[in-house]
Amino acid sequence: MKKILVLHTGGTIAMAEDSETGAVSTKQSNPLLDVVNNFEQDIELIVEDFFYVPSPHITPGHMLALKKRIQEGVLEGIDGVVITHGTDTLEETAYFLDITVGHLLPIVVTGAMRSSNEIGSDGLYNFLTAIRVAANEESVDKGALVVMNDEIHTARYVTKTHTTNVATFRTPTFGPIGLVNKHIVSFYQQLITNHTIDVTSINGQIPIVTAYAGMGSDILDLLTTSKIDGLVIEALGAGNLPPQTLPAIDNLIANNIPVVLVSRCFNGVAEGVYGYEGGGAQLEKKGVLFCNGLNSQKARIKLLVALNANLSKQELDDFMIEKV
Ligand SMILES: NC(=O)C[C@H](N)C(=O)O
Repeated sequence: MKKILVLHTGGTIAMAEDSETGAVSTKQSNPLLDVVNNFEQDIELIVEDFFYVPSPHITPGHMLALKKRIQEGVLEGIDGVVITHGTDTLEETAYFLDITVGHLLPIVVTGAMRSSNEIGSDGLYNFLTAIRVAANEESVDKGALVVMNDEIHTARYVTKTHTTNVATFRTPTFGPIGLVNKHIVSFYQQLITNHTIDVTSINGQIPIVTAYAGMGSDILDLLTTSKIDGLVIEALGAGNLPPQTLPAIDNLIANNIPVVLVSRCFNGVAEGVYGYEGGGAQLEKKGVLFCNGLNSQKARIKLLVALNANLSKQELDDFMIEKV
């Protein structure tokens, strides 16, 4: 009998809509807790109401606490983990767990787009399918997974793409890694294993800036003078920046502040293609780190982990640019 640790953290999946005002918020207690007792499969559930917060309130500190609980769970002999979470920052928590403990056992993160008492609420169904995936033999060694709306996505590449639609979680460029069917869980893609790095702290100021036509160095200068530990830039196209930003980029790198670059495009990966001023090839030569295939919010989590792992400069650079 598989033993699955369920950690509820809050989010719409654990919220209810007020019949008078229509506002969706947390209730006195998590509605998912009642459900668990009626779940009659061959799976033992250990259920904990770990946090009870909407996901815009989630911080890297919450993620670190989840990671520690999972590591304790491994020592207690659990076979898998299901985390219920608000969808707004779900991908960040899932990715943090992926790069810190994703190799230990199946970790499945799920949520809902409709609250527990709305018609067509997707929470209970997503929760039950997440449990099935976490208990499935084939889910081992896939890193952290996100299960929503009958699809299985890798934490590494999944992203929230729609404000309200239940099919909001998508994996641009690569597609889902598997599907949950009526009776079987099937994986259709192989995941290249990535490095995991464990951390005991998760501190640091790493803003994300999106590049735009006509961008100057003013905004980047402001960031340099305020104390930041790293910067993630969502660059243009394949990984290019307006030339006026270059003095600020040089300044950041000269001050040993890692500058990580991803693309603001929804599909594809950023790479050093163009040799013109501000082009990716030039940025790469300057030491800008091209974070292959991740979106900006996950590149930020990755850099945060790297900075808290006391890596050498070379190790940090290699970790950030690894081709996965
Ligand atoms: N669907 C949701 O869960 C969204 C909610 N605002 C949250 O992230 O907590």
